[in-house]
Amino acid sequence: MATPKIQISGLAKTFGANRVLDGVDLAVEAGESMTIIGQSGSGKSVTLKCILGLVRPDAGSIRIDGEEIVGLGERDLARVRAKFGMLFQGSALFDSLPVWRNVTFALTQGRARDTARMRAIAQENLERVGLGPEVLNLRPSELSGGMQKRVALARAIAPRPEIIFFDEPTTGLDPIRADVINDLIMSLVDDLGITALTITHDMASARKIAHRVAMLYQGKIIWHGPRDRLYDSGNPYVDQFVQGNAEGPIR
Ligand SMILES: Nc1ncnc2c1ncn2[C@@H]1O[C@H](COP(=O)(O)OP(=O)(O)OP(=O)(O)O)[C@@H](O)[C@H]1O
Repeated sequence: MATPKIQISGLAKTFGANRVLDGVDLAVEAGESMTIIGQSGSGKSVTLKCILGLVRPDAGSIRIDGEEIVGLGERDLARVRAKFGMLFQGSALFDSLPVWRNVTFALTQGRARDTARMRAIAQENLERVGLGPEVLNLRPSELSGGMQKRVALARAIAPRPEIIFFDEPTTGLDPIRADVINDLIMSLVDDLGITALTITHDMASARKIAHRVAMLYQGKIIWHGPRDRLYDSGNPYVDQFVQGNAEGPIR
């Protein structure tokens, strides 16, 4: 079998007395879109931060293309991170920069250079997310929340990452705009062959963008399966979560 793009084994992290991750095991195959669901505070963001190298796990292994990244030095980590793209919650665009410079930020490291080429790259990536050249010179604050999300998506894909991480990609959008973003995420994964790992508690989004879904509960992945099984998992914890029931094994 092919080496998974991301392989997490036995990942553990405790903050004080709070054991947030207690042996997370998860594999994401190349070209796959995986979504991690779970309650607020279940450790979705901590898992993501461990992969990005922003939080150091207490134990466990994270392999990217088979390469162990836990314990890597800064230089090697930077080399692995060059494979990553990230769409942050709230878009995190730079308001002082026009849209085209936001989109090409990772390519220029914020420095002004090769303006004509960078504008062309920005335009091409904006087109992929359904935005025209009229937004190139606008500031992010002049755009609606949904358009900002698209610009952030264009920025995330501009360096053609191998793996893209989505942190609550539909938060703050109305259901229609959220669905537009879900469609875009799917088309980017399909067209560009990018591996995607998303954390969300938006079930509509999980159902749409995930090939497979994994549920994090009490520090472990308690269930994973194809999205078609999400509402038919046979797991009482997953059932309660996806149906949003107050009654059930999750308290
Ligand atoms: N740097 C930190 N120091 C101490 N505790 C932390 C730190 N980061 C996260 N935690 C704790 O870890 C737990 C899991 O947090 P995390 O942000 O991963 O949850 P989440 O599943 O992403 O939740 P949400 O869906 O609300 O974003 C929480 O109890 C949080 O308080």
